[in-house]
Parts: sequence; C-alpha cells; structure tokens
Amino acid sequence: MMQRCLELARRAVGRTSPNPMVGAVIVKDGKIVGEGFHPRAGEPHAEVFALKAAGADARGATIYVSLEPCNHYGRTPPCSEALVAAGVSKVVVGMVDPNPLVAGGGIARLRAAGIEVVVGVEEEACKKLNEGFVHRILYKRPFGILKYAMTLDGKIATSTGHSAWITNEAARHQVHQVRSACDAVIVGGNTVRHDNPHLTSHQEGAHNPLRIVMSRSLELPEKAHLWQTSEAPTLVLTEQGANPGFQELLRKLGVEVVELTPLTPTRAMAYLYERGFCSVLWECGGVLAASAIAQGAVQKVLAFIAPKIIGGDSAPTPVGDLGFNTMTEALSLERVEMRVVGSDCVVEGYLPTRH
Ligand SMILES: Nc1nc(O)c(N)c(N[C@@H]2O[C@H](COP(=O)(O)O)[C@@H](O)[C@H]2O)n1
Ligand SMILES: [Zn+2]
Repeated sequence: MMQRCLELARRAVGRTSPNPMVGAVIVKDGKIVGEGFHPRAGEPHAEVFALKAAGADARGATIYVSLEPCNHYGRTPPCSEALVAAGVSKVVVGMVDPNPLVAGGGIARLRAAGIEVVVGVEEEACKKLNEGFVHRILYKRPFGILKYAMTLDGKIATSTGHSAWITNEAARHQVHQVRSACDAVIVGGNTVRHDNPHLTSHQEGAHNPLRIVMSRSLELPEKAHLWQTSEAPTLVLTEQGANPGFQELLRKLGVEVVELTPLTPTRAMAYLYERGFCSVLWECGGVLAASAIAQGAVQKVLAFIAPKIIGGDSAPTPVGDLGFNTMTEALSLERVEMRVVGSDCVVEGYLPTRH
C-alpha cells in the first residue's frame, strides 16, 4: 500500500514545490476505498483527496500516507484534524515530516485522539522521493544534482567541442525524466554557445523545468533555442549592468533577466530557494560544475558513462579544477548506485554532507 502511495505521489512529479509529493490510500476490509495525491502547492493535501474519495467508508478504515499528516494551518487546514473527524482507526506513515511546523506533531495529534499510528513503512523510498523537499526544509537551499554524460576516458566533448551524442537514446530519455522531476536546470554561457540545448523534458504532458543560464558577461548568441523556443520559460542570471543591449533583447523575447552580484552558485541557489524551488539540476560544463561543487550547491551526482573513447588533451572533462593535489582530498560519493542502460552505465551517488 505504501508503494501505491509513492506511485500516486509521483503523478505530480515536478509540480509540487515548495511542497512535497505525497500519496495516500485508504483501505477498509482489505479493499481500497479511496486514493489521493497532492497535485500542487495551494491545493488540498493527499489525505484530503483520499478522504473525499472514501466518503463514509473512511470511518474505521486504515489510511496509508507517504508523509506524516500535517498538523498546521498553512495554505490548507491540518490533515490530522480531517483524519480525526473522519473517524479513521489507523494511520500508516511513510516518514516523519521534517517541516518544523509538523515534525511529529501530526503523529502526536492522531495518537492523542486514540488513533493507532505506525511510522516508517518504506521510509527510505519515501525520503528519496522527496529528497529535494527534505533538503530545502533542513538546509534552506534547493537540492542540487550535477548531471553529466562522459566517455569512458572521462571527456564530455571532443577537442573541437562536439558532443552529440555521447550516450545512447535510452540514457538520454532518462535524462529527460530527471529534468521533468526538477524545478530548474542550470547551464553556463559556454553550454549555450557550444551545444545550443533545449533543456526540456521532451515528453508530451510532462513538467518542464525552468531553464536557467548563468552568465556574468552576457556575451551570448542572439539565436539560441533557450530564447527562440517557448516550450518552457527561461531565466537568465547575470551581474549588474552586464551587456544592457542584450538584456533588453532577452526581455523583448520574453526571457526573465535577473541581476545577482556577485553571480556565484551559492547566490543563485539562495535566490532559487526564495523562489520556492526544491531541486535544481546542474547540466553545465566543467568550470561551473567545479564552482557549484566547491560552494556546496551540489548534493547528488548523476554520471552517464558511455563505453566510447575519444582521447584528446584539450577535450573538456565534466568537473574542472577543485584545487586538489592528493587522492586523500578526493570527494568520495556515498550511497552509490550503478545501473546499466543499454550499453551505457549510470553512476549515482551523494556528496558528503557539509553544513
Ligand atoms: N502529509 C502531507 N500531505 C500532503 O499532501 C502535503 N502536501 C503535505 N505537506 C506538508 O504541509 C506543508 C504545506 O502545507 P500547505 O500546503 O501550505 O497547507 C508542507 O511544507 C509539508 O510539510 N503533507
Ligand atoms: Zn496536510
């Protein structure tokens, strides 16, 4: 049942920030009598949709919910009270809500009303689904994912800058799915100049992230998919007074331009936190990737590796200079998982947490 909750929660993938993705299932006499998920911030929570679907059947039933029911008045009233009023007899919770406005309070309220509460079912899967939300709540920053595709000899393009395509189609499809789960995707000016990317999820009906370009100089091509296509909004982050003529052109094309000085990954992430973002995908080149890592703007790395060799001393690599001289300084990823996608390989892991 908790897996079904996660399935329901995922229906709103990419659309709930700053809120989490949550699913709920109500079971009575071994039968599902109501289901629900949280579609977006400002709309009712998963539990409320499930209660509505169950109607009178909720009395004496068990509700499974992937996140602790809330116990506060936010954009919506507390689900704990709705569950008490509906007369459910048992609540099975995937994970405790790290939001300090809830943080165990929902569970305590339900228990105080005589409802049996079980906590921590499929807890790891529930936490992983909402790792962006959890990071946002705990660290007051969006969760950063660095994604890159490289050859077996560690290159992200040839020496002439050609990179289409390193990985196979199935791997690229996975990248599109990752994009659809993120609130924003960031590249630097070099990626716009060399790759002219679309940065969309390329899937009918799927969420597209906000496309962000970080460029201090704003020396960018006038013609680029990011400002010539309207499948997704584009935001350009730059420094105060940079290339006013180009700023004007971008604004005329419907692109949002924001000046942040100095423009650094830290500053960008602080700004995106204020905009309510939970997860940000870094799809940039090596120099920006190194700054993002060094400044703590990356929590997870997603490396797509193709069994191809292109060589070349000047061919670019996924992460620029981090100033390390010995292997003892290397960043060792934690909770590493490896998957095979056709002939390519995906390595996913988390950078050690820094506070
Ligand atoms: N248990 C639960 N189910 C949902 O469907 C939810 N969206 C949440 N969210 C929690 O409540 C906070 C948002 O409250 P409002 O939507 O503003 O009323 C969010 O931060 C989570 O802590 N919880
Ligand atoms: Zn709620």
